[in-house]
Amino acid sequence: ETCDYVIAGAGTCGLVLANRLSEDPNVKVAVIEPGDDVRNNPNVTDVTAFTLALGTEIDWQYTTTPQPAGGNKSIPFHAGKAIGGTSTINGMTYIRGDKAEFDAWEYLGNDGWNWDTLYPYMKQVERFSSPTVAQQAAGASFNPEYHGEDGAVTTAFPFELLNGTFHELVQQSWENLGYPLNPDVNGGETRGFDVWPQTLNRDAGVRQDAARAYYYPVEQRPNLKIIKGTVTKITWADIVESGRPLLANGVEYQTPDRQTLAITATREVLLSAGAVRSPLILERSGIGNPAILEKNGIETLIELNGVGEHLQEQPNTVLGYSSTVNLTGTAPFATFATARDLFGDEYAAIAAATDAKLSEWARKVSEANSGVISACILEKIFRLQHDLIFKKNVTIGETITSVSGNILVSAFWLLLPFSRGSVHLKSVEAINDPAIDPEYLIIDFDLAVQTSLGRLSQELWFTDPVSDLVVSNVLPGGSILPRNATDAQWTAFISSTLAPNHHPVGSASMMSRELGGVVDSKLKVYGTSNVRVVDASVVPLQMSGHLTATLYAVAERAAEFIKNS
Ligand SMILES: Cc1cc2nc3c(=O)[nH]c(=O)nc-3n(C[C@H](O)[C@H](O)[C@H](O)COP(=O)(O)OP(=O)(O)OC[C@H]3O[C@@H](n4cnc5c(N)ncnc54)[C@H](O)[C@@H]3O)c2cc1C
Repeated sequence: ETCDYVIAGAGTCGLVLANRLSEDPNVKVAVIEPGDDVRNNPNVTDVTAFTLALGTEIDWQYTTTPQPAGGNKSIPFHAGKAIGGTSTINGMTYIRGDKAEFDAWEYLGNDGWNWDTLYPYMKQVERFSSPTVAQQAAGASFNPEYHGEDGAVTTAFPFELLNGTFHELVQQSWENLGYPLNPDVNGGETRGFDVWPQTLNRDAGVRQDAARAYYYPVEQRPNLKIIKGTVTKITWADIVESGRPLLANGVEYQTPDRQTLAITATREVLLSAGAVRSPLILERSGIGNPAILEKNGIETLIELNGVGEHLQEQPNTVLGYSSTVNLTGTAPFATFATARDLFGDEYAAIAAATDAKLSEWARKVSEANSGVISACILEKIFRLQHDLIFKKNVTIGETITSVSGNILVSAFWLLLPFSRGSVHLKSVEAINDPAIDPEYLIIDFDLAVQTSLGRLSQELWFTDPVSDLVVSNVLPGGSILPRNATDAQWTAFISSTLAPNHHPVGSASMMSRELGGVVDSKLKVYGTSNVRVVDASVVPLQMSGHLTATLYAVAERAAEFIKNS
């Protein structure tokens, strides 16, 4: 078979590309995806069903390598296996992040990537439904300037938004703790308490995943085709005229009955298999760290040590409290905190002390990842990250305040970890089983942020007026975390409950090659003339947002680059 573009993965980003590139009827687009059509799966469509798809056949059900910060246990790690990818199983939270975090992309060698260039795409992808009067009474608020109305991704507050007084109690308690209402979290400043919109079609009452937004409306196009299969590697046209970039001519893929087939792409090969899978396809195709490739018997065609490195994931911790009330409905309430919020009077001292530790942290992270990315490079990136935290005051922690029946819940995570891990191929055969090593919390500052967020999340339930609803602390295993818990008690709790936040980024970073980048600012893989990565792998730094709001914008922009090249 022959097409113009072949896309590996019909996920969140892959389907944006598929839609945009097939707008030209003369261009033939093929997408290879191992997952099924899930448009009638109630675990996907039902807007109240978040978590029900986890552990089912539409979840890859990966596990991490043993994590020292989690008692050396391997931890379940979810990702979507479906037409629509992880957008079919995610929490549907639509939050973009802090402006300065996007501006930092430009400092990493990505000309033209900053908040001002990406924000128009964020609005372009969106079709926002303003909250009804009843929803506004239940806490939904917005600034119309921050939202798009004509895009493919419908966003809204759900009709299931919890009404009654819970919202006011929570908002007032956060206010009493010093976190004012942020009336709309999507304008590039996340700090404060907010009620967030979701990627859903409110009036139809269904999840708006990538397939509903970008594929089903155009699935009849004769020039667009989804093929069921798993991409194993890129195939190359000419190997290798020295000094010339490699030209891909298609991919090899495995069918469900394990036949190996090939498809030819006359223009480009586009990898959109997600942050834990696109690096594996690159490695299997001879692009990566020669030490890893050799170990797997793969000839190195392009030495690119950053493939699979720079992986940044956030640890997620949950606290529960039994309540005097029993509530139904969704409570999408988030509070974002800066370092100044979390460290109060100690802020300046902590800024100075952490600045002095950056080179030590860089050494530690480099060593933990076998020295593949040097300490010197990591220190440069850490300085940028430190400036974001302590000079630009971006938010560094998110805590979600929610309720499920008579259990009050706080789920919290540090947003910008200094800890970094990797994802690599375990063996040539193991294309579906990545070695995911997030190296959670290997930097003590990350643990300090997670602990201080935990204390903040806990303090909410002791703060008037919401404290009236609380009966007692209910932790997994029946243990109690006292209000004045020591650092050691918090560490033990965070370790025993360590879970992913499922926002992996950076494993094929868009950065200069010197910093360990894998793709350039047009998302083209260094050393190739026609292979791009377009998915969460390319996001070079973690952010104070949830990823899809950014990824849809990145993919729309990538589609323009591809069309114009
Ligand atoms: C449990 C959970 C909750 C989340 N909650 C939120 C949230 O509330 N809000 C938010 O914004 N983000 C959330 N996220 C994160 C967000 O959904 C993902 O970051 C995003 O969807 C990733 O998009 P992607 O295009 O990089 O990859 P994906 O959407 O994962 O797409 C990758 C696709 O490639 C396919 N694939 C894999 N390997 C191959 C191969 N070798 N060949 C061909 N195809 C392949 C996969 O099956 C998949 O369809 C959540 C994630 C999880 C797991």
